[in-house]
Amino acid sequence: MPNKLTIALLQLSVGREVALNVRRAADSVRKLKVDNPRLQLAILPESFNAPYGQEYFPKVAEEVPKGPTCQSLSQLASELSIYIIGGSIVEREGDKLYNTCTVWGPDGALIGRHRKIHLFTMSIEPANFGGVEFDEAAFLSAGSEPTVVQIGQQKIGIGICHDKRFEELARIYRNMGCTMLVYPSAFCICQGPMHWELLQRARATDNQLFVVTCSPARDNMSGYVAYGHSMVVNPWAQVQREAGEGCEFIVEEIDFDVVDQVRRQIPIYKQRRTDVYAKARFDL
Ligand SMILES: O=C(O)CCC(=O)C(=O)O
Repeated sequence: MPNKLTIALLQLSVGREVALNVRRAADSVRKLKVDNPRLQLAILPESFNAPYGQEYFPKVAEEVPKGPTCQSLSQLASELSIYIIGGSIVEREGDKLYNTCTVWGPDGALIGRHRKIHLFTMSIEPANFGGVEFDEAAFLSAGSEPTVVQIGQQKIGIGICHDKRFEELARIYRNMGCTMLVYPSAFCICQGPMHWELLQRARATDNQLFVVTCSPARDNMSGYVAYGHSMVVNPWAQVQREAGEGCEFIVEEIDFDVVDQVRRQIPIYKQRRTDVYAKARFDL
């Protein structure tokens, strides 16, 4: 049985109108499916339905799965009979807000909901690479569950943006049997050039799996300028595909046999000395 999955990354431009952003995303996925009938999984960026910024969070928040963005994604997945990793939206539950990725099956059912576990709170001074100041934790609550979805024969681990900096989460996903990690993300132009590719290749090297990120397109006029460069990194830790900065779509066939090849030829997972690590309790 072929061990492959055809995926699309949609590096979308995001404007201020939620309904328009969602409609554009849906129309783009439809067109990609017509042009690529083998498409099985569409992946959207972090904050794909509204600009990323604290001033937007309470205004655009919606319930999962009842809200309008969720309903459109569910309908789209069943119409095209594909899986959708729905980037992220701001989820409202009671008086709490979360940065949440919803995952939809080909029958339109919600098969996963990942609430960003590691909130993006950072203050880089302007003298360093232009600087960035953000405090997601002041506005959003953090999730506390890893999220694994079954897509075809594969187990896929979900993270959102800043989650990608944390090797511990990626290792949990490897331990749970994942062969691919997907991080809808929106690094900005300060840390993007420094760490975007580096982190993605690091997670792929350590855990010997595919690592996929999907960013919004860069918009130099917006308050938070996303880096772009949506990317597929393979288990050899090579960049297999990379978008530029603007609105751009990538369709790529993922061959999961490569996961087994790398794990067989570089058997680090078997060589781990968990006895030594347990004694040192290194991760506490
Ligand atoms: O970790 C970073 O440098 C950026 C994180 C980020 O932009 C986010 O989590 O939205």
